Amino acid sequence: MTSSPTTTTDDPPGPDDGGGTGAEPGAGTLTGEGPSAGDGAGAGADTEAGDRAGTEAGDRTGTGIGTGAGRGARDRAGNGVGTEVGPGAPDRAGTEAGPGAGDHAGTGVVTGVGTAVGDRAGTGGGHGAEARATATGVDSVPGVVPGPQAAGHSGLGEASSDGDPFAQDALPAPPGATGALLRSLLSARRGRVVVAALFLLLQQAAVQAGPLLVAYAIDRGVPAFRADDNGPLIAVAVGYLFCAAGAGVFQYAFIRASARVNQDVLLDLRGRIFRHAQALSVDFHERYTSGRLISRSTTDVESLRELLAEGLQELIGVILAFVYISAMLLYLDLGIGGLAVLSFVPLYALVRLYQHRAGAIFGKRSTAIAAVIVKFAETMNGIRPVRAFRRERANDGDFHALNHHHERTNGDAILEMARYVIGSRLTANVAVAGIVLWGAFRVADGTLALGVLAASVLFLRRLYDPIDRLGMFLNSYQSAAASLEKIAGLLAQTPSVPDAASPRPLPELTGGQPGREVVFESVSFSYRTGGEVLPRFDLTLPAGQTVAVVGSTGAGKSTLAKLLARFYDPTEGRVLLDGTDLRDLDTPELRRGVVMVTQEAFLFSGTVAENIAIGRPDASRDDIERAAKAIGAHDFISRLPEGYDTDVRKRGGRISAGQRQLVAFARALLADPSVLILDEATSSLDIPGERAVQRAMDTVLAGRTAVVIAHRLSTVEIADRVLVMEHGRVVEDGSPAELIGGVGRFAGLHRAWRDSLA
Ligand SMILES: Nc1ncnc2c1ncn2[C@@H]1O[C@H](COP(=O)(O)OP(=O)(O)OP(=O)(O)O)[C@@H](O)[C@H]1O
Repeated sequence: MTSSPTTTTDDPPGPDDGGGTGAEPGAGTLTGEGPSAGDGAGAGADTEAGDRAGTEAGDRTGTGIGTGAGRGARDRAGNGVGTEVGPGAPDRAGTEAGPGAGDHAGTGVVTGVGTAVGDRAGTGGGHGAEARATATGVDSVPGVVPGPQAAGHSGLGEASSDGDPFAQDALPAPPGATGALLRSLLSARRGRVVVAALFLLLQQAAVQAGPLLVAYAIDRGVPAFRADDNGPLIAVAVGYLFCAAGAGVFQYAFIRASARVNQDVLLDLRGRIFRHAQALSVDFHERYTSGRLISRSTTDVESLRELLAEGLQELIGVILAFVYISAMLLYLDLGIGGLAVLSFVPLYALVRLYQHRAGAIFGKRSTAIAAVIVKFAETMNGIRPVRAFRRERANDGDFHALNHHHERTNGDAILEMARYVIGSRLTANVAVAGIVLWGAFRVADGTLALGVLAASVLFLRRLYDPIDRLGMFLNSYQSAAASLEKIAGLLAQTPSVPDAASPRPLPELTGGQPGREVVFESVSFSYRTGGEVLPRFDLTLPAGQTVAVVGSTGAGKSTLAKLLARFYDPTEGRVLLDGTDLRDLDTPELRRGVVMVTQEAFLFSGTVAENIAIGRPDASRDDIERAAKAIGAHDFISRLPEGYDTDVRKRGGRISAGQRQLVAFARALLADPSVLILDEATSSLDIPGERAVQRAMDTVLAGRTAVVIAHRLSTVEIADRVLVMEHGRVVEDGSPAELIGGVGRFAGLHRAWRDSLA
C-alpha cells in the first residue's frame, strides 16, 4: 500500500461526508446525538470479520450509543429501515440504508441516520464523497477486505512500488528463500527423486540408441547382407525393438515414480501454506486478503505442479539428450560433433535472453491472476453491499480491467515464447544446413561414411528438437519460480504475536472465584500501519466484573478488546491476566481463558452441534444441548430440519443473524472462559430476536469477567461498570447509575435515548 492509513477521526466530515443524508430532516438530529456522527468513515470494517468484512465495512458506522436514538427514529418514522440502521446493523444497516440516503429523499429521514454517521455517508452524499469513502475504506483498515466502495477498487488500489497498478502487495521472499523452499520440498523425498531420475536416464539411453543402430545398419549391416550375412541386420532389428520396449517401460516407471514425488510435494506445500497462514497473527490477515491466500494455494501451487509434472521431465530429458547426443556426434565424427557443440553458444544466449525477459512477464502474470481472484472473492463475499450500492457495473468494469490485464500478460508471455521458438529454430536450421552441406562434401571426398552422415543428421534433429521443449520448460520454470517466490515470501512471514518461549500456567481458579482479574499496565498501542490508537493508559478490571465499553466509532473499543484477546500485543506495557502477562501464557491456555465473540458470530461448515462444540471439542451432546437451553437457543435449533444435526452451510440461510448470535453464545458458554469479550452485534435483530439475545447475554456473562463492546443502552444497563472511550482514551468510567446521574457525555446520550423511546 502506498497510501497512508487514514483514520477518519482526523478526517472531519466534509460537505460530502454524509452531506446528502445528514441534511435530511430528522437525520441530522439523530446523527448529532450519536457519538459516531461523522467519524470513523471506513473504520467500520470488522477486522475479525474475515470474508464478511467487505459486507461490514462501514456498516457499523451507526454503532455506538447513538444507536438507541436510531431505533427511536425508526419508531417515530414508522420505517423498518430505521431499525436496521439505528442499531448499527453489522451487515445490513449500511448496506440497505446507504443507497436510500442520497437517492430517495423519502427514506432519507431514517436511512440518513446510519449513513451520515460513517463512511457510507459518502455514498449518499454524491460522487465526491464516494471517492473519499473509497479511499478511507481501503486505508483506514489496511488489508482488511474492504468495504463495498473499497471492494470495487481493491485490486487496483493495492499498487506496489514498482508502479504496476495491478501488482499485489506481494511479500518479498528473503534472498535464497525460494531455492531453500524447493530444496526442502525435494530433499524430504530424495530417495524417490533419485529413483525417478534413474528411470529417466535409462529411458533416454534407450531412446537415443536409435540413430546409432541406424548408422550400424547402414555401414555394417547392409555390406554384410550383401555378403550373404544377415546376422548384423537382424541384430539391429532386435536391438531396435528392445530399445523401443525398454524406452516405454522406463518411461512408465519414471512417470509413476515422479508422480508420487509430485503429489507428495504439492500435498506438503499446500499443507505448509495452510498451517502457516493459520498460525500467522490477525494483523497479517488484515493486510493480506483471503483472495491472495487462495491464489497462493491454488494457482501458485498449480504452477509448481506443472513444473514438476512436465517441466522437470522436459529439462532432464533435454539435458540428457544434449549430453548424450553431443557425445555420440563427437564419437561418430569429431568435426561434425564439434560444429554441433559450437552451435550451442548462440542457442545458450537465446535461452538466457528468454529467461530474463520471460521472468518479468511471468511475475506480472502471476500477480495479475491473483488480482483477478482477489477481485472475484471480494465481490462475491460482499455481494449484498454490491447489490445495495449498485456496484455491479463498476465492479464489472474493474473486473474487466483486471481480467484483460491478465490476458495481456498471458499474451506477452506467448509472444515472448514465440520469439524464442522462432529464434532457436532458425539457429538450429542454419546449423543443420551447414553441417549437412559440409558432411555431403566429405562423403563425396570419401572422408566420411554415408551411414555416419545419416546418423549425424538423425542425431542433429534429435538434438535441436528439444529446444522447443526447453522453451516449454523455461515457461513452466519461470511461472513456477514466480509462484514459488510468492509462496516463499508468505512462508517467511513470522507471527507478530509469537507463542510464549517458556509458557507460564495461570494460577488455579479458587472455588467460587468469578473469572479472573484483568490489568492493562502502562499499555499503549499503534497498529503497524498507523499512528497511536491507544495512548498510554492503566486499567484494572476486577474478577467477575461486567464492563461495558462504549464510544464513537473508531474510538478504540475493538482495539482494547483485541489486546485483551491477544490478537495483538501492546506496543508498550503489559496486559495481565491474574497477574500473568498474556505474552507468557501458553496459547491453548490463553484461548481457554479468554474468549472473544465477534460481531459476525461466524459459523463454520458443519452441524449446529459441531458449531457449538467448538467451544469445548470434548463436550457431549448433553453438554451441547444444556448450553443451548441455557442460552435459549434450544427451541429454534429443535425446529431446524435436522435439529442439532442440521448443516449450517447447506441450510445456513435458515439461520438468522440473531440465531447465529445465540449459537455463538452457546459456544462461548460451553467454552466457559474466565474472561469473555463480546463485541455486541445488534443490527439485524428484530425486537424478539434482540430480547432473546439480551436474555442470553445475561446468562453467558454471569460468573466471569466480561467486557462488552456495547451498542445498545439496554446492554449498558446490565453492566457493573461503563467505560466511555474517545480517541483511544477512557473519558468516563463509573457505574451506569453514576454516569447517568452525572453531566458527562454518557448522561447526554442516555437522555437522548430515553427521549427517543418516549
Ligand atoms: N487493523 C488496523 N490497522 C490500522 N488501523 C486500525 C486497524 N483497526 C482499527 N484501526 C484504527 O484504530 C482506531 C480504533 O479502531 P477500533 O476498531 O478499535 O474502533 P472502535 O471503537 O471499535 O470502532 P467501531 O465501533 O467502529 O468498531 C480507528 O481509528 C481505526 O481506523
